[in-house]
Formats: sequence, structure tokens, C-alpha cells
Amino acid sequence: MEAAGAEKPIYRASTTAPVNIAVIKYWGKRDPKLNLPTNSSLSVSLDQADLRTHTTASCSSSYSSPDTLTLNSKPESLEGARPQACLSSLRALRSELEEKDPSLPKLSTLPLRIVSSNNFPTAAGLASSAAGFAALIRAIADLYELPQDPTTLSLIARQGSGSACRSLLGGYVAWDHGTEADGSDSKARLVAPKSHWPSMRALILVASHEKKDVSSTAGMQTTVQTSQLFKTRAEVVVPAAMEAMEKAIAEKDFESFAKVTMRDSDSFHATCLDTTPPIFYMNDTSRAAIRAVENLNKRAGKIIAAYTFDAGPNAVIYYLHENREAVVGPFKRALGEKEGWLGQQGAAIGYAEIAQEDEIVMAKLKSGVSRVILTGVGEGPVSVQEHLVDEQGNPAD
Ligand SMILES: Nc1ncnc2c1ncn2[C@@H]1O[C@H](COP(=O)(O)OP(=O)(O)OP(=O)(O)O)[C@@H](O)[C@H]1O
Ligand SMILES: C[C@@](O)(CCOP(=O)(O)OP(=O)(O)O)CC(=O)O
Repeated sequence: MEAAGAEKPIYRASTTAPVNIAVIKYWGKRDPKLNLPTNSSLSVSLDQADLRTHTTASCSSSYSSPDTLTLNSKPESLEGARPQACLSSLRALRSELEEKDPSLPKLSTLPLRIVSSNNFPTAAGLASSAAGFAALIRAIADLYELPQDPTTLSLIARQGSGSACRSLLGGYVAWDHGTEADGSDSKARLVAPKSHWPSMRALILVASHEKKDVSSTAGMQTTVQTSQLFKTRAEVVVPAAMEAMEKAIAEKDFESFAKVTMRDSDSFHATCLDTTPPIFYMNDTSRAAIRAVENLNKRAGKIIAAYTFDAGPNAVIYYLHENREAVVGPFKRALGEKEGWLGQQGAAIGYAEIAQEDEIVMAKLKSGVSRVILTGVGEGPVSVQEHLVDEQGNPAD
């Protein structure tokens, strides 16, 4: 935290936070108010060089109430129960510090001015809420100089958006569902840091920039209420998948990682289809991506790519760096004219021939994919000195 200006100081702290894409999906709440999940989940935090939220939290007695959030240059409400739960938990932790040490400035009593920017489309199924809430919590925790570790802070982020708790850590991250009624054991856990398995990559085929029609929050509530498959998924399918996934990560066994990833995505979307009324997050473009991945695995004679889909049609395809030509090459041939290939990773990959069996699916992808993102496993939130609020307390350009 740093303070600018003497009389009425502007206190500021800034952070970036990663997007995470789950390989075992969170879907269903056992307690909607505390945002407690029915099942555990596991994700990969992605490289912030490619996808990140940058947030500055500031407070000052020169600000007027209420607290404000500016997201991508537009005002965003903080009035909902979820952001309010996060803000009051963080203020309570700061006021504990202030009570213990009366010499500390009483930041917990000052209005907050938060400015944030996502370098990717917001609310298009690219987990913006996860990176967004993780950055919000981390930036305010840094502003308040809270001593709590990321796992403890994940308890707060979870109340903003469930998947956000996993973005407080880098690498391979689990969110244990926990069993306590108050949610005190429902938090993020580091399964393995990025350094354990740094060669994991992700090719994201952005199939939609549109805001989705059924939000994750609403969709999972309807699934809990109406799906018959849901109970088996939560009680049988996911616990077995979590065990298999943790083993696959520990052993850096990509084939197992991929099998579990694809099966879990299929299981989650089957549960959505089993909801009344049914929820369709995947579209023809998504299904073409599945076929393309199946075909390239068949050609390789082993599993070298794994698809997964969140609550939207975008495909995330995990693969290892050593297989980049075989996995990404055919997509580059078909989608080379789309935005997203110019970065270091995309430029290094050659154009592979499109196999005959891929011609139809690649044509579908060509018409349905708007851009690609090449990224990989990354680190957790990082404190930065670049502030989005200037020394006078105004949003910086
Ligand atoms: N940088 C940010 N800071 C604070 N809140 C954010 C930020 N970015 C996104 N959000 C919040 O998250 C909301 C979008 O969440 P939503 O769940 O609809 O989409 P998504 O996260 O992209 O998709 P999904 O979670 O299903 O993958 C935004 O409307 C906003 O309220
Ligand atoms: C399909 C998912 O991406 C669902 C994410 O749901 P959210 O975390 O957005 O839901 P809320 O807790 O209601 O905010 C799967 C996942 O990320 O695990």
C-alpha cells in the first residue's frame, strides 16, 4: 500500500489476477447465500500475459460515499449482496488490525474507489468474474495490509463468485467443497504450482463475445432443483474425477489429465441438458471443436489434446508445449486469418495440413470462431506499481 498527498492522503494498491479454467467444474450450490458448492472443483490458472484483470483499490477521506467500482471505464454497481459481502469481510479484517494497533490509519472507515480493467471480453464465458473478484479481493487486502494468506482470502473471494476463489492462487488449484455449515472449510487449495508442470498450454477458441443468456448462478440453481443426473454427478462422478485428476497432475500424466478433463466437461454439459428447461451452453461451433480434438487425438494414436467448455460456447483446448505443432497447427491452418495468432506462441507455430476428416469441422470453426487466444498455465495474483487511480484519486487514463 502506498499513500499519495499529505493532508488527505490517497491510499492505493494495485494487483493483477489470472483467469482460471476448470478441468473439474463447479456447478451447483449447497448454500446459495454463502456461495458454498455441492462439489469440489479443480482448475488451471492461466498466464496473465494473455488474460488478466488489473485492479487498483484506493481509499481516502477526500472521497465521498458510497464505495465505487469502475470496470473498463464504466461504472459497475457494488450494491449486490456478493460484492457487499466481500467488502464488509475485508473491512472487518482491517478494523481488527486497527483495533490492535491504534497508530494505523483508519482505512476501514474510508470510502473505497476501485478501478479495474479486463484485457479480454467481460461476461462472455471467459471467467471474467473469477479474475475480477480475485483481483478486487487481492487489491483491497494489499491496500489494507492484511496478513491473511491467499487460501484464507479465497474464503472471501468465494462469496463474490465461486470460481474466483481459485484465481487467488497460480498453477493447479482445487476448491474443496467443505462440509462446515458456515463455509469455513470451503476454500482454494494449491494442488501444484506452475513450476511443477509448466508445459501445460491452452488454445482458446472464442466462439462468442455475446453475454450469455443463462448466467452461471441462475443456471446452476435450476440444475440443482430439476436435474436427476446432478445428484450422481455431485456424489459419485466428481469425487472420483477429483482423485484421478490430482493423481494425473502429481504424475504429470497428460493422457489421464485429458481424459478426466473431457469427461468432466461432458458430464457438466449433460447435467445442463438434463435441467428443466434445458440449458444449452455449447453450440455447433463448440461441437465442431470437440470433433476436431477427437480427430487429432485419433491421428496421434494417443491423447495429446483435451477440450473443455464452461457456461458458454468457447472451447478451451489443453495440450503440452511439446505437442504444439500437432495440436495447434491444424487450427492455425483453418483459423489463421482470425485475430490472436500474432503473439509469441501463435507466431512460432507452423500451418499443418488439414486432414480430410477435418474438412467439415474446420469449415464450421471458420464460420463460428471470432478469435483465438494462445496461453498456458500461469502464476497467481501479482502486486503491481501501475495504478489505475492517480495521485489525486482520479481514474488514470
Ligand atoms: N474486473 C472486474 N472487477 C470486478 N467485477 C468484475 C470484473 N470483471 C467482471 N466482473 C463481474 O463479473 C460479471 C461477469 O460475470 P459472468 O459470470 O456473467 O461472466 P464470466 O465470468 O465471463 O463467465 P463465467 O463465470 O461463466 O465463466 C461482470 O458483470 C461483473 O459484475
Ligand atoms: C461453468 C463454471 O465456469 C461455473 C462458474 O460459476 P461462477 O463461479 O461464475 O458462479 P457463481 O459462484 O454463481 O458466481 C465452472 C467452473 O469455473 O468451475
